[in-house]
Amino acid sequence: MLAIIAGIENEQENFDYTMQELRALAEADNLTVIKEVRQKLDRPIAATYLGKGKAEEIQQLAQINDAQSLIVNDELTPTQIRNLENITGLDILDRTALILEIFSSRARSKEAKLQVQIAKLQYQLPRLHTSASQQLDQQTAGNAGGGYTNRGAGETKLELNRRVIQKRITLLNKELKNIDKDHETQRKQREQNNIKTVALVGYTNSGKSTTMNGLLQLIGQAPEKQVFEKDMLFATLDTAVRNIHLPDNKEFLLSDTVGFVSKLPHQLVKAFRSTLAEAKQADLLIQVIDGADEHASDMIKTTEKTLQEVGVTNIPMIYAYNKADKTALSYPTIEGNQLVYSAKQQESLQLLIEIIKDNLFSDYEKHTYLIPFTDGKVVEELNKHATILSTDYVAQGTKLEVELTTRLAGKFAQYLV
Ligand SMILES: Nc1nc2c(ncn2[C@@H]2O[C@H](COP(=O)(O)OP(=O)(O)OP(=O)(O)O)[C@@H](O)[C@H]2O)c(=O)[nH]1
Ligand SMILES: [Mg+2]
Repeated sequence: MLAIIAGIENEQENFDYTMQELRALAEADNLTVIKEVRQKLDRPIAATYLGKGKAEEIQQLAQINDAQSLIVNDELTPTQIRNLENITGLDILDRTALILEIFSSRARSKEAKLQVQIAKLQYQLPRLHTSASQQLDQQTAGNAGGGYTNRGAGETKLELNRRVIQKRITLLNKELKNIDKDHETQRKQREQNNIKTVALVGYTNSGKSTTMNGLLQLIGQAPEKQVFEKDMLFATLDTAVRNIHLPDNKEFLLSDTVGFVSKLPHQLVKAFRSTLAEAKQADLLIQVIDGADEHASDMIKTTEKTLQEVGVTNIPMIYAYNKADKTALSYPTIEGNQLVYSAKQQESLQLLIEIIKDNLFSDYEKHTYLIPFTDGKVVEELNKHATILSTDYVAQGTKLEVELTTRLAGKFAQYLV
């Protein structure tokens, strides 16, 4: 399908970047963008978003180029959609609907599907009017079932449709809550185990999943633990958590999360709140940035804004500039909390592990224990959970120089030399 994209340029400094994003989003929805239209306005026109003249221009452009859709850079009101439809004769898709479409086509897990459906219905609800309500799509509004019988006499078709959608949202939310509960239990369990957590966050397509897979491979994890990575927007819609157990027995949990884009629809942020909030529990965030993209600094701003929106604040962060192989920079390098690396290079991943260790385990205690030969189990336990710096066999038993957490240290206090 051929499409025209259009946006309103006001004072915002990152307008070019948001238009480039819109183009990428359109392409992610299998649309071919043939023209880009910009209009300088302080704010959108209430009735038509773009000026009427501009809209007529688009109608002609579309006719000449055979375009079928118009995609606009902001969320539209129902009136704006209707009026633009009338003037241009095109299918109108606003930025929110476009992002919802992409999420919808990517959702694989039960949870992601529910979240997307809820967001879509939330978007539809205020946009129902008599004509649109008749086109209510079967899949989303369909089996809300039951309850028709006690509707008040004289209820209009519109009111009925609103009620059906509302009911469906409630139902889906209930289902989602049950899944969330399971995740909450899993999270609590992890917390009890006292294992530190690292979350990969960042703009969509920056290389979070590739980084996760690289680290898994580096520590020799089975291939079936790998997550889906692909050169497309929003490849990941579910959080995946993996255990990273290093050869020196230090271990942490690594989570790969859903990527961000600017102006992420509030309906989606709300529906995906629990998925997005996974990073809230983290001890360390790795913000993965596509260092080869000219808009990298805008993408960082977008990521930080979104993290704030979902309440992920005050967690230490490493800025990880990925895809260095596509730049002239030498890599891997680390300066302060800025890493330049490539998720596809082993040396880079090794450095990343070192940085994570420096951040997570700086509070490890160093002790020397002497364990009588009769307490072989203790040696076994230390070998499993502590970083062993040296092992010595002396007359009284095994002498171990180790690094371990304060919690573990408390457990072995009696063996201190
Ligand atoms: N050249 C190069 N490509 C990379 C590098 N890291 C990732 N990529 C590519 O970037 C694309 C996106 O990678 P993903 O890991 O799926 O990105 P993501 O951040 O998980 O994206 P979402 O899940 O959509 O948010 C893939 O085609 C990767 O192969 C890198 O260091 N160098
Ligand atoms: Mg991903």
